[in-house]
Amino acid sequence: MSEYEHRNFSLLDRGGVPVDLGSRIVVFGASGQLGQCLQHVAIQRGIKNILFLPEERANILDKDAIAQVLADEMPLYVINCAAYTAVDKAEDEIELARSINRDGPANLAAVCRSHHTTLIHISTDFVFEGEIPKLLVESDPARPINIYGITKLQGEAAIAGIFHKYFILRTSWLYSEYGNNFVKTMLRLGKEREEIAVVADQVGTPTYAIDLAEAIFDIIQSGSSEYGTYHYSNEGLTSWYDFAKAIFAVGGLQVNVRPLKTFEYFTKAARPAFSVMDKSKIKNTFAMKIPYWRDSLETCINRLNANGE
Ligand SMILES: NC(=O)C1=CN([C@@H]2O[C@H](COP(=O)(O)OP(=O)(O)OC[C@H]3O[C@@H](n4cnc5c(N)ncnc54)[C@H](OP(=O)(O)O)[C@@H]3O)[C@@H](O)[C@H]2O)C=CC1
Ligand SMILES: Cc1cn([C@H]2C[C@H](O)[C@@H](COP(=O)(O)OP(=O)(O)O[C@H]3O[C@@H](C)C(=O)[C@@H](O)[C@H]3O)O2)c(=O)[nH]c1=O
Repeated sequence: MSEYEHRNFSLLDRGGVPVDLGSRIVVFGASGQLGQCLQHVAIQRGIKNILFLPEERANILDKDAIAQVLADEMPLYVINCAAYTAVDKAEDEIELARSINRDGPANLAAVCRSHHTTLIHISTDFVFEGEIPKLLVESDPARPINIYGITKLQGEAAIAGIFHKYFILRTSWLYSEYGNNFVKTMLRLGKEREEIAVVADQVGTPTYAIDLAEAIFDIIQSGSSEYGTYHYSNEGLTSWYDFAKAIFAVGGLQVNVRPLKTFEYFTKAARPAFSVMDKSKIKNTFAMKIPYWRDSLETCINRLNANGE
């Protein structure tokens, strides 16, 4: 049994009580940030009947390979964590971003449909244009302003065009102890520099990827068939500038953070000015409680410190 495989054990809920999901779960893109968070939470919850597949073991662009995995495992749920997430680089690697973010999810949906498997797929606040400072609901028009957002929206549409047994979770500004993310970048830069300049006119909601992983397992454990698209981020809102200040405050670093306008910080890809999502639908459907962003930031940085990072 490889390090990615945990199966044929009973399932335990967060309180350690056995739960009979009667299901197998297969995770694609398992070595990315969210994939690693799902592994962490699965271990904490005692969920064993789950198979984590990194890209080298299952490329979502290889439909035959995915079909073989589903034929072998017959999972009730597939979780797709695989994506092209380099927002600026996507402007130059359009074909690659499109294939991973559109064709990959389409492949998964087609194979899931054949096996009556439910697909849980992750999308982004960057499907929105973000021109108007108003909470975004799932039915709001999506008009992405960069290649990453366009290809992610194409992935959503591809899934919805293939079958209905999907949960698409749009999330935003993910960070965690795992992978590369804004929190880890700021903590690294904060140890090297006395001053950091950060854009203050882009507003959104940071999301601790561990909280998202918990929400994904909550949806699975609910056994719900309320399929569709949902918004999930932490509670509250902030700018990248205020987020950076909070990271340094919680991390105990003395750094002068200088606010910038977007035009003063050149990036290849445009980013939405306001992409705060309304989470009423997911909270009401799954009776879900969502942590406030700053509380989760403290949890993450405490864990990073405890790991000596
Ligand atoms: N990070 C963020 O801030 C946000 C992310 N999201 C969405 O959340 C999801 C998870 O993101 P996150 O975990 O942060 O992203 P990561 O970039 O950390 O992980 C993505 C993973 O997908 C893998 N991958 C890429 N191409 C393929 C492929 N063809 N087949 C299989 N695996 C592949 C990557 O492998 P490798 O690294 O080897 O290429 C990587 O391990 C994504 O759908 C993303 O769009 C939404 C909002 C915010
Ligand atoms: C590192 C850095 C970034 N910034 C700005 C650039 C940008 O506007 C903002 C965030 O930059 P990053 O490149 O870290 O994050 P970015 O890749 O834009 O993050 C996005 O990733 C994709 C995958 C998503 O789906 C989104 O929800 C969102 O999380 O902060 C600064 O102003 N100063 C800095 O020193």
